[in-house]
Amino acid sequence: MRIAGRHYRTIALAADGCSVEIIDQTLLPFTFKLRRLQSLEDAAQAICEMTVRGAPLIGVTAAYGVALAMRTDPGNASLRRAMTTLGATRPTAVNLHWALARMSETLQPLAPGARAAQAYAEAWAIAEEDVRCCEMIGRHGLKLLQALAARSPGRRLNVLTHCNAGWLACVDWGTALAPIYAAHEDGLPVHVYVDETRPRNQGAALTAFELGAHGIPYTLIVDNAGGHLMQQGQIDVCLVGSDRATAGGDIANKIGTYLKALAARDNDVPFYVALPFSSIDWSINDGLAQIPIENRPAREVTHLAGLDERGRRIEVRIAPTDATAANPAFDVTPARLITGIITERGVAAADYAGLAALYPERSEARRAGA
Ligand SMILES: CSC[C@@H](O)[C@@H](O)C(=O)COP(=O)(O)O
Repeated sequence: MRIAGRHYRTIALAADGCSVEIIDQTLLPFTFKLRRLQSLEDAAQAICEMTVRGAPLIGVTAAYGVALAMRTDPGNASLRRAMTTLGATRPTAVNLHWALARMSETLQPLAPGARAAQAYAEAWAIAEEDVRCCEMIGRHGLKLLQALAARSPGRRLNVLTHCNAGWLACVDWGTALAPIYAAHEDGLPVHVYVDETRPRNQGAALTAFELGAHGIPYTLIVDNAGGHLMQQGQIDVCLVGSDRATAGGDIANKIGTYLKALAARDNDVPFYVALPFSSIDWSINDGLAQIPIENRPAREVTHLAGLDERGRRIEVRIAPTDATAANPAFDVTPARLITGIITERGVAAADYAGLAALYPERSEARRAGA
């Protein structure tokens, strides 16, 4: 992704060769600022406070967090502490636990003296793998978008997306936005309806920012407008990301995704979910019963943050001072409402057979009880 003519990734090793540079996403879309993570605590705090967010990026940040911990102290107790601290940051995105398990498997057998260098190498490998996966998701998703566009030649293709599943949520490209970037590059007249995504407004702040930076036409809408637009025939396809998919094809994504899937089904609009293999939790089948849903602070619901007339960042209260608010951050869309799952290996039906056909090695391991 290019910002003002320079190519960025959302996370990278800093020039000093040990600290880790991230984009502070809490300041977007108004300020583009890089921040450095120097310690395990910095990495954990960045994930908790959503300075970095999005399932794949949370996983990569956790991997680098382990590397930062190993640099300070490569002992067994320190490794265990890194796993516990990072593992407790955010519960829903399985990429976090996947990345930590991979770091642990790599580092545990090594002598402490060899751990720091290997931890940095593995974190880098996880980041590179994410970039490759997202690029492939873009290519597979492009074919779907081309097929949809071919139904009405010469007309713009309207995609509805929710939250931010773009390059800001990953290392580069994105999951749900990768096919859109690929379509734009391919010359398809693609236009995106961007759900604002209350309460944290990842759509308004982040998706609008990155689509705009890339020159992709978009229209920002309030979360409740999607159903109406579908009824009016203004949405050709819904394309969203995911924080965790079950082996049976249910998916958890940002709160409100489920309502879009229901509206899509009622209006015969295809509903696709884009995700890399690291977002599939092969150990569970039933998304509603088994995916842990993060509950976030009530203040995100009772208050809104933005800039005042003089460009100063402020927070304003929008509810009575004594209002009680609930803030579940994710919901589960059942597999039956999903048209297909776009992965780095191709498009799968949203069920066990579909996913297992793309990942035979995982279904083998599952049968063997691994
Ligand atoms: C690759 S993006 C998929 C999801 O991570 C994304 O849609 C989402 O829900 C992000 O939630 P966030 O709370 O901003 O981390």
